[in-house]
Amino acid sequence: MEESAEFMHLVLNSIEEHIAVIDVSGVICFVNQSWLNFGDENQCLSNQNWTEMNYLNICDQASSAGDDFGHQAGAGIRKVISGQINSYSLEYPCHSDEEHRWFIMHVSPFEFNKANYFVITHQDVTERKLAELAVKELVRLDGLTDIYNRRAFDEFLQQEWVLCLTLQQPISLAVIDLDHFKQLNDSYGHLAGDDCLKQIAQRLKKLSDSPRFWCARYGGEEFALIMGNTDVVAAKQVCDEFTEQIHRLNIPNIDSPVKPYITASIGLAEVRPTDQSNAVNLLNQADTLLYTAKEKGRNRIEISCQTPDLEWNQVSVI
Ligand SMILES: Nc1nc2c(ncn2[C@@H]2O[C@H](COP(=O)(O)OP(=O)(O)OP(=O)(O)O)[C@@H](O)[C@H]2O)c(=O)[nH]1
Repeated sequence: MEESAEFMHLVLNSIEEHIAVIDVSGVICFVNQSWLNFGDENQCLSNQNWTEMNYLNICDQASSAGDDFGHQAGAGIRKVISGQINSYSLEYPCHSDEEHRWFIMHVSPFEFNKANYFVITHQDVTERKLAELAVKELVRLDGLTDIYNRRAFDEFLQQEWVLCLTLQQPISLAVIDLDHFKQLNDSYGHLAGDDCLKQIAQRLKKLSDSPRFWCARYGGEEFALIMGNTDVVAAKQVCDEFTEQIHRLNIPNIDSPVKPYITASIGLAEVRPTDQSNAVNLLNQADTLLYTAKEKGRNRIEISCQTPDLEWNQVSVI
């Protein structure tokens, strides 16, 4: 029996997963070597006598410090202890200063000498998570231009809207459409058209080098730029700079009635989000303005801001 206990200890200590066993009140009765090593390596509660600590208290402390995963872990473990559920799993981030890491915590019960115990394992799933994130990122990218696609754009617009609503900041949206792009395709071929789209996308991407800016290819020859915490004055400057850069690219479009090189029309709208307004309305407005810019002769920018009573005010010159 002693031999088999030692054998089981060796087995548990050779396992990579961090393992702890708790009793019904959350007191830790056992931890394996990986658990101890992780604590030491991460200076988290190192040199602690783990087998006297209460795991539920640790979760509760993390929860009171604002850690939502601490809250979820504590609630999940309690459900297993009370028999409401048979087992519980939680994936959570645990980033160090050097790297991003993710773990899965799993809790399951067992009985020993008529007492209930619970095994808590923490498994490093960073590799799988990074692969998952890479695939997710691929799905969000436009295959031709390598900037975000429309699907990602929709997500970012929603996110940025909520953030601006919460922080009471303005949000601006520019919808950009190349002028007479069909002519360019017809004059120089589809590959030249592709190359033009790529060059323009890269300029837009460079210009959106801010954590609150999101650019995307919105459709064929249409791009969009979300500018969080940016009012219409600042947004107009960004759009002017972009227009200037497009002109400087000097991509020939000899048969365009506007200029002998590629140009763009832009619809730019700004809102200070409230519970009464919404992101779709902002998008529709930017689209309408783009249409007006096209009608008024192209190679221009049309701008408007939403007033507190949800009217749109046309802004002619800034
Ligand atoms: N090369 C290339 N062309 C594309 C791509 N996606 C859409 N297009 C072309 O973009 C052109 C868009 O034409 P229209 O919608 O008539 O617009 P336009 O010629 O730019 O005219 P306006 O927008 O009215 O100024 C079409 O000829 C499409 O075939 C693409 O990925 N690559």
